[in-house]
Amino acid sequence: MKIFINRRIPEVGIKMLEDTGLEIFIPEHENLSHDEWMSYCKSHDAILSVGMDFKFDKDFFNECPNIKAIALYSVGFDHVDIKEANQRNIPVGNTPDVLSKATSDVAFLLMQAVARRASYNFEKVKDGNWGDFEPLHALGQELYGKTLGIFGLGRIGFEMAKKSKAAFDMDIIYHNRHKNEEAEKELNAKYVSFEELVSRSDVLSVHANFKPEQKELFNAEIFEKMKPDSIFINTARGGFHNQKDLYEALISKQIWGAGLDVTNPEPIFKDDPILELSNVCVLPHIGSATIEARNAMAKLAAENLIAFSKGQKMPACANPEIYSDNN
Ligand SMILES: NC(=O)C1=CN([C@@H]2O[C@H](COP(=O)(O)OP(=O)(O)OC[C@H]3O[C@@H](n4cnc5c(N)ncnc54)[C@H](O)[C@@H]3O)[C@@H](O)[C@H]2O)C=CC1
Ligand SMILES: O=C(O)C(=O)CO
Repeated sequence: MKIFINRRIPEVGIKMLEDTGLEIFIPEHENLSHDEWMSYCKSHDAILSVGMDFKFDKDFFNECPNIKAIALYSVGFDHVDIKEANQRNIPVGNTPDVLSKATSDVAFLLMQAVARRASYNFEKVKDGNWGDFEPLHALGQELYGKTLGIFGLGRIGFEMAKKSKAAFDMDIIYHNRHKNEEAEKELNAKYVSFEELVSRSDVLSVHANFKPEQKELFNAEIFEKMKPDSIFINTARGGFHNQKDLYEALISKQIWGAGLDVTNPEPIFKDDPILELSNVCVLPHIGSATIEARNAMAKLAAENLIAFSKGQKMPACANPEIYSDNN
């Protein structure tokens, strides 16, 4: 089986694939054009896909009939048309769990960075403007006992809620497709409607998996309903928020601050006015960027392909329905 890997991943994953006798190809340069992607996909049996820019849509599947398996180097699979993959019986592996702690750490970090105005204060220091000890200046807010609203309480949302409860004894409310019994029991999390989540949260943190119908769910109408002291955090997908509306909500003080690890568009434009705001902290999609998580993701992606090459089920599969008899 010949595997195309579009960008170098940690050695542990490469070694596992090579030790199994699988043939792998990694191009010399990393920023492939669409045509390069397509030509490599056409000449391989499987892909280990890093990043979310390349879309695995109907045209892709039609043009690359040789592709028999996809292993994503991500938990999110919103860049794959799962229906089309299912129709062709193509398993789509992903990397759940192993990055939940790292990604929720970033949500937690952004929450604190915004609450304590880290970006603003760091800019001041860089400008040589340390300032005197000023009792009324650059004041942040404390998170103790505040309400954390989680939109999408799955694996990462749970970790974010757990940390916030432990560190700041925050009250956890959440909106999810299904009730999360574990979070209700362990963290005393309370299920609320979407409207209640928006109006009651002191910190609203987005952790749902993205679907096109949820595009810009967090827009002017929603920001208007949030508390004026509230903080909006998005570490899920930039497509969840309308960035212009978020900017307007921030400058008109409808909300207090925002922390983003994902942007809309992504990458963010260098001259996006939101970057000028002192109550915003933006990171370049680094949720899973720890040595530990990235190694574990490489291992899991390799395990998925190795299982596939042996005719076995992928251990982490975004479309396990292909393994059921009814598919
Ligand atoms: N910033 C980063 O580097 C990273 C971002 N992510 C993003 O985080 C997302 C979540 O990952 P996991 O927690 O592992 O996924 P998960 O599947 O365990 O949790 C997502 C939860 O959101 C819920 N959900 C989805 N749409 C909803 C809606 N409209 N209303 C209410 N609930 C909804 C689902 O029911 C599920 O419980 C990924 O899909 C990915 O987009 C993941 C890893 C790293
Ligand atoms: O895994 C994902 O979905 C990411 O966004 C990056 O790890």
